[in-house]
Amino acid sequence: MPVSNDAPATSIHVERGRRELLKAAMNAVEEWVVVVDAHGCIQFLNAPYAEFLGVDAEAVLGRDAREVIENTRMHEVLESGRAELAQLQLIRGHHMIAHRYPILRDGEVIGVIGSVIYHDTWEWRQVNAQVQALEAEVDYYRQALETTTGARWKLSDIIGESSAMRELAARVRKIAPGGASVLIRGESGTGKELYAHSLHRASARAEGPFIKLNCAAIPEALLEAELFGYEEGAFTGARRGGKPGKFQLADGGTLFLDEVGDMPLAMQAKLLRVLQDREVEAVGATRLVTVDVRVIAATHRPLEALVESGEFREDLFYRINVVPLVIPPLRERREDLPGLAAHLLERLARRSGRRPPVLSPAALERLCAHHWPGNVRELENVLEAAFYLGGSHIQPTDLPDAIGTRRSEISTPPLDSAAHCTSAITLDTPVTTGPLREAMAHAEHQLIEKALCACGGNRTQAARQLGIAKSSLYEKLARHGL
Ligand SMILES: Nc1ncnc2c1ncn2[C@@H]1O[C@H](COP(=O)(O)OP(=O)(O)OP(=O)(O)O)[C@@H](O)[C@H]1O
Repeated sequence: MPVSNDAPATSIHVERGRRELLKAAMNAVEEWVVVVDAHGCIQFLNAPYAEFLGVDAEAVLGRDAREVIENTRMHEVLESGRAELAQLQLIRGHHMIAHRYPILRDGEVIGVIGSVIYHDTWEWRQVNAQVQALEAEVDYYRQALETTTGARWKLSDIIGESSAMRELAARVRKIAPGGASVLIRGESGTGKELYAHSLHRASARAEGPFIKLNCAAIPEALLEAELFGYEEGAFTGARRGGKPGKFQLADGGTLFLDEVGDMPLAMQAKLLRVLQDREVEAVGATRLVTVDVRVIAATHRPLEALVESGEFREDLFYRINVVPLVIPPLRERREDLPGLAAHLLERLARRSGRRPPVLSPAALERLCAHHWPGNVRELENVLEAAFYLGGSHIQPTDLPDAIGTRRSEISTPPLDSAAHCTSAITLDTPVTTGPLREAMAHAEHQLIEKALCACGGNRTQAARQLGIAKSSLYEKLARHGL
């Protein structure tokens, strides 16, 4: 009969309409809503929440909430059966306020409904700003605490999955426990300081101080007092009571001598003596003090060439180069780029309290094509600019023009390769218009390549032909990534 046939169809229709209305209502509210079943699996996620989480609301149905929502406590509520009201929850770097209620049937918990009530609304941003200010304060004190030992970074802070970086990490683990001097080599911005910190943190001296001295940043006249300290009245202007030097401060720990290649010759002799005798004499002092210090040095300069030209003592070179650690430039481990970019963007987002932006594939491609003469520091600077210029998605247009275009297109074959001489780059290559500094760097790059090519890759001859010191050629080679 028609009546009996139509009745179920109508009720199904009505039921479906009700469900759709309910779903539309849940998607229309400002709150972000999630419902899980008795197993903690998602049965409903409203559209605004899915959008924030960057997931498909339908695709996550049936998945464990812990896999989808950071720091969720739905399982805890399932277990306790108790509601949690106005709880702070950190999701994707944002502090949210969430309620969670158990869903009961016949006194039994059959699920949980959770709602995020404050997310990016103006009011919560005010609260969030206060929380972030407090967090920054906590960070400050945490860092101050860490700097009593000085080393901020540890091995796990160094991002890089390339085989070169994995080998480096293994080497660090191996050499850190011993007390041998380590010389860290690598172009500027490759992360030498990160490795120095990590070596200290992984060593038996981790509880001891980590003291850094940048040899290039201290005027020559002050370097001795900085390194070895001074006694009261040692010179005019000397502080009353004198001042301990970096060696005394690093006693029982590690002294990191950054830019050691820039240390003046006279100081090199004094440093060598201390490293040999393990005794320091403060300026104006009459007695020697024994110190127990592990020295880690770093430089981006070509020490071998400096030794050859007499600018760096050979005996000191061997003394500090007991264990060499060479960090490859970023362009030689481009596979690290996506991970590094994501890590650096996340770090920027955390510091500014924003959500990490998404790097578009086209932008990533441009980054991967760049030559990165300034290595990770340059990448950091480029991403920082893009972070503030771009929105939630970083596009190629948010990157500086020079990234992944002109300069990076210049091929840089290995020095000894025969291809070197067949390089298509000639001085007749038109120099693109742009800042003078860039044009000059471009011309310098080409001149060096030409000279090397003409001299069959012999650097001494090439330096002579260019009329510059060999050490200066080495520096330029490093700068141009040749
Ligand atoms: N592998 C890495 N993972 C994460 N951050 C990195 C990495 N390498 C470098 N950085 C970041 O890049 C910046 C430069 O690193 P660092 O100061 O250690 O370089 P450097 O080689 O000592 O440079 P310089 O020779 O100019 O002193 C820092 O902000 C550091 O945190």
